[in-house]
Order: sequence, then structure tokens, then C-alpha cells
Amino acid sequence: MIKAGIIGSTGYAGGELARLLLQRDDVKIKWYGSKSYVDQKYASIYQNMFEIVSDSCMDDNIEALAEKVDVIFTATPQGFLASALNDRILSQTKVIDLSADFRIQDVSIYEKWYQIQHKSPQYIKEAVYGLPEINREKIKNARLIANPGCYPTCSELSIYPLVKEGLIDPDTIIIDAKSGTSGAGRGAKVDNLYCEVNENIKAYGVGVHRHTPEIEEQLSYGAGKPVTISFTPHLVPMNRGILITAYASLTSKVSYEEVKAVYDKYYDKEFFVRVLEKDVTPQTKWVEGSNFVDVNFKIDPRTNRIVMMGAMDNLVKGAAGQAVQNMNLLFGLEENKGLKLIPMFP
Ligand SMILES: NC(=O)C1=CN([C@@H]2O[C@H](COP(=O)(O)OP(=O)(O)OC[C@H]3O[C@@H](n4cnc5c(N)ncnc54)[C@H](OP(=O)(O)O)[C@@H]3O)[C@@H](O)[C@H]2O)C=CC1
Ligand SMILES: CC(=O)N[C@@H](CCC(=O)OP(=O)(O)O)C(=O)O
Repeated sequence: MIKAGIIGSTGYAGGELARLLLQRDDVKIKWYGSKSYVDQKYASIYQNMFEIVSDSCMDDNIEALAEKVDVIFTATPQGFLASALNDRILSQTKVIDLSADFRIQDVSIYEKWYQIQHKSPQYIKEAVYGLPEINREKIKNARLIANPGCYPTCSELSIYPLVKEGLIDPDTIIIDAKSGTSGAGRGAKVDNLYCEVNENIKAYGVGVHRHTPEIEEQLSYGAGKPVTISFTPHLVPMNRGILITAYASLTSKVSYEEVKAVYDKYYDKEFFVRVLEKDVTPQTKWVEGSNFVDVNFKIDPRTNRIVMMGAMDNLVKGAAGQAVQNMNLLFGLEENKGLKLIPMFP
């Protein structure tokens, strides 16, 4: 039995983690961590857990938690884990961090884009970027996993094979991204009120969104050189879902079949990445509630550019599902255990 603890269990990502882990007969959640709801029944915060979870919330004391469990998930704001991590914790338990604290290798880039001082840069090098489709072998032996961001997961999986194989010029990449409001968390914010979001769509974080350097860094590993991209996210009136539409210049004339062969080379054996049939565009509805990422592409012969598309559920493959996928790898389990969720429709 894997003993697990969730710090930030009352947030959207933490709640989704609980939902996924509670279905497992080989995992026991020992600690529903919270900052604001200590001693309150977890099922009073998430009523979908009524008569399912009888536990009350514990605090966010990660040191005490590390003594009790085999794996800790931190679904907490940026900076929490970096302020709390130490050698003792890492020697006692595995840590899977859903925040961005250990995703970016260059601490000065993290501090510039996140506008906070990094409190434990000594662990950045050790952390493994938890995108299994790219980093599977490294993840298996890690102590600290930096679970990727939601927009980065969808963007990187949609674009990486073409960068790695040199089919596109990475410095021409433009990513237009859209997210449902659960991406912004459960905390009350005026921008996420019903009247602000309903029947509305807007760009935000234009030119300054913190996921830009994360995507750039990962694509740089594929390109073998630094990459600069344009990335613009939009907030859309949906609960869940991310859709990315990315554009780049092709480096030569290629056919549909040649590009498809590249995607197949990377994803034929990947359970969670579905390369759709020709001309079928990815849609958030077709992946909702699942750990799938649907990807596809279209070549525009007039401009010799390619349009790359991806859709996934921000709370599953973009957060909790990917964290469970990483946990499975860390504990030598079948990677898709507990994650063969069929997308909900309608
Ligand atoms: N939502 C999403 O789609 C995704 C989120 N993530 C990441 O996951 C993390 C959580 O996001 P999300 O669930 O959306 O956010 P929420 O705002 O919904 O939840 C935040 C959680 O963190 C806890 N918390 C807040 N402040 C502190 C603190 N100072 N110390 C300890 N715990 C604290 C809250 O506890 P309480 O309310 O009990 O006080 C709550 O449980 C973030 O780092 C986010 O970037 C990653 C990918 C996708
Ligand atoms: C809609 C919305 O606000 N989305 C969040 C990103 C989601 C998230 O929590 O960020 P990580 O994936 O890095 O953890 C944002 O733009 O900041």
C-alpha cells in the first residue's frame, strides 16, 4: 500500500488528486493538507466526497507529513515547496510538486518571471521535469518531481516532436492557448467571477506569462539550442480544458505523411497521447475528465507554415493525472494504472 499525503488538498488540483487516488486500492491518502480548513471535514469542503472521505483536514506541515507517507503531492501556490523543502524530507519520502518551483533550471529566469525569490535553488538540479512522454527514464529514479504546467504540457507534447526532428524553425513558434477557469484555482478572484467570465473571452498575461520560459526551456532541449517563442493564453468560459493552436515555419517542403510519421514515431506507443486522424481537430470536450492529450496538425502549403493543435484537461493531464502518472513511474507500477479514464461526454 502506498501511503500518500496531499498538501493543498482543498484546491482544484488537490481535489482532483484526491478523486484519482481514492479510486485506487493500492494507495491510501493519509493526509488532506490545508492552510485555511484545519480540522474541518474534507467532505464539507468538497461535497462530492460526502460518505466517501471521513477524514478532516490536517495542516501544511510537510516535515511532519514526510514521516508518515511514501509520497507527498504539493498542490500549493508558487514558492510553498521551495520554502519548506529540506534533505530530511527528501530522504524520507518522494515529493511530486504541482507548482512551478522546480520546473525551471535557471533560477534567475524563475525569479524574473515569477517575481519571487527562490528559497531552495540547491534542489533545482536534482528535480526531474515530470513529463513522462519525454523524461520517462529519469522520472523512475527521482526523489523530487517537478510536475509540468498545464499550458506547457499541452504545448510541449503538441510541438516537441517537430522541433526535435528539425521539421520546424523553433524561433518562429507562436502559441495561442485557451484555458477553462479551473486553471486559475479555487481562490476567489474578481477576474473569475461568473459575470466576468461568462459569454466572454480575453487574452491575459500577454508577453509576460510565466509559462513562456518553461515551454522555451523544454523545447530548447529538443532543438539543442535556446528557443524563443511567442505565447498568449486566453481565459474562456469553460470549467475544464486547454486548447492550444501553435504556428511555425517548416524548414523544408514536407508532405502530410512525412509529418504524421514523425508524430507516430514519438507517440505510437504512448497511451495518453492520441494523434488524431487527418483533418480531425482536437477538442476539449473529447478529452474532458481523462488523462489524454489529443494532438493533430495541418500544413499550409501557401505559407509553408504548419498549424499544430492540442487539447487536454488542465486538471488531469495538466495537473493531477500527470502527477499520478509520475507516481506510478516512481513506484514501478504500470504507468497508466488508475488513469484509464474514458473522457466524459457530453
Ligand atoms: N488548476 C490547474 O489547472 C493547475 C494548477 N497547477 C498548480 O497546482 C497548484 C495549486 O493550484 P490550484 O489547485 O489551481 O490552486 P487553488 O487556489 O485551487 O488551491 C491552492 C491550495 O493551496 C493551499 N494554500 C494556499 N496558500 C497556502 C500556503 N501559504 N501554504 C500552504 N498551502 C497553501 C490552499 O489551501 P487552503 O485553501 O486550504 O488554505 C489550497 O489547498 C499551483 O501551484 C498551480 O500552479 C498546475 C497545473 C494545473
Ligand atoms: C486560467 C489560468 O489562470 N491558468 C493559470 C495556469 C494554470 C496553473 O495553475 O499554472 P501551472 O500549470 O503552472 O501550475 C495561469 O494562467 O496562471
